Amino acid sequence: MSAVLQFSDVSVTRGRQQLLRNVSWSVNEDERWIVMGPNGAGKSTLMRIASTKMFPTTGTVTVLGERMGAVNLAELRPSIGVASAALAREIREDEKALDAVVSAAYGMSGRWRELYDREDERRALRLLAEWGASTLLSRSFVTLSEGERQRVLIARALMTDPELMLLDEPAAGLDLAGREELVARLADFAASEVAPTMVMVTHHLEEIPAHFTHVMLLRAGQVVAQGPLEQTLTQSNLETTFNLPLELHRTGARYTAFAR
Ligand SMILES: Nc1ncnc2c1ncn2[C@@H]1O[C@H](COP(=O)(O)OP(=O)(O)OP(=O)(O)O)[C@@H](O)[C@H]1O
Repeated sequence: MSAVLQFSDVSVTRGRQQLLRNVSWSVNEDERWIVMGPNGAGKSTLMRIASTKMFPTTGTVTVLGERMGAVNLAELRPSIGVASAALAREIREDEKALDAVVSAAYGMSGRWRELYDREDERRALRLLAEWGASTLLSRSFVTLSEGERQRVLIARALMTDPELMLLDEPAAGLDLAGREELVARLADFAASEVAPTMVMVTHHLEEIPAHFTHVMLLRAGQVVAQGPLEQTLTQSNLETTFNLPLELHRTGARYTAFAR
C-alpha cells in the first residue's frame, strides 16, 4: 500500500528561522491523524505543504503517490479537501452557504456561473445535510456562527470527493456544545468506510474525536513523537511537547490534561 502522504526529511527555512526540521512522516490510506503542538510549533506549515500550497526548503514530499515538484499541482488539488481558517477567509462575505460548497467543485470560491450542474448541487445538498447544515443553504457565509461555518467548510472540503482531507483546527472558537457536536460528527465520519484519509490539527486534547488512529506531536518544528494514538499520546510525550508538567486523563476514547 503506497502512502497517501509521505514526507522525507522535510525542512522549511524562512530567513534564520526553521519552521520545520527534518520531518519524516508517512500517512497511509485508512489512517486518521491528529497533529498537535503548541503555538508556533509548525503545524500550519506542515498542513500547507500537505495541501501542496507550499514547497519544503529541503527534503521530498509525495502526495497521493505524486512527488511535489514533478507533477502539475493543479491536477492534484481536487483530490485534497481542506478546511481551514485561511480558506474561510477566501470565501466572499455575501456568498451563500450552498454556493460556497458547490463552487469547490470548480476549485474556486465565488459563484461564477448562473447554473451549476444539477449533479453538483445535489451532492452539495447531501453533504450539507450530512453535516447538519441543511437549514443554512441560503444564508450568507458571513452571517453564520463559528460552528455553522465549520460544518459548511467541511462539506465544502468534501465536495470534490477527495482522497485526503486536511482539517486545520476545526473546533477553534466553538462553545462547549458546538465543540461536542462537531467532535461527535468527526468521530462518526472517521469511522465511516467511505471517509478519505484524514489529518486534523488541534491544540486541545478534548478535540480529538474517537476513531482517530494516529498522532504527530510537534514542538519548534521538530517531531517529538509520532505513531498510533494510544501508544504515542502519553503524559511524558505531551509534557515534552508543551514543556509543562501535565496530568493526562482518558475517558473512553476522549482525552483531557491539566497542569500538575
Ligand atoms: N513566512 C514566515 N517567515 C518567518 N517565520 C514564519 C513564517 N511563517 C511562519 N513563521 C513562523 O514559523 C513558526 C511556525 O508557524 P506555524 O504557523 O506553522 O505554527 P503553528 O504550529 O501552526 O502555530 P499556531 O498553533 O499558533 O497556529 C512560527 O514561529 C511562525 O511565526
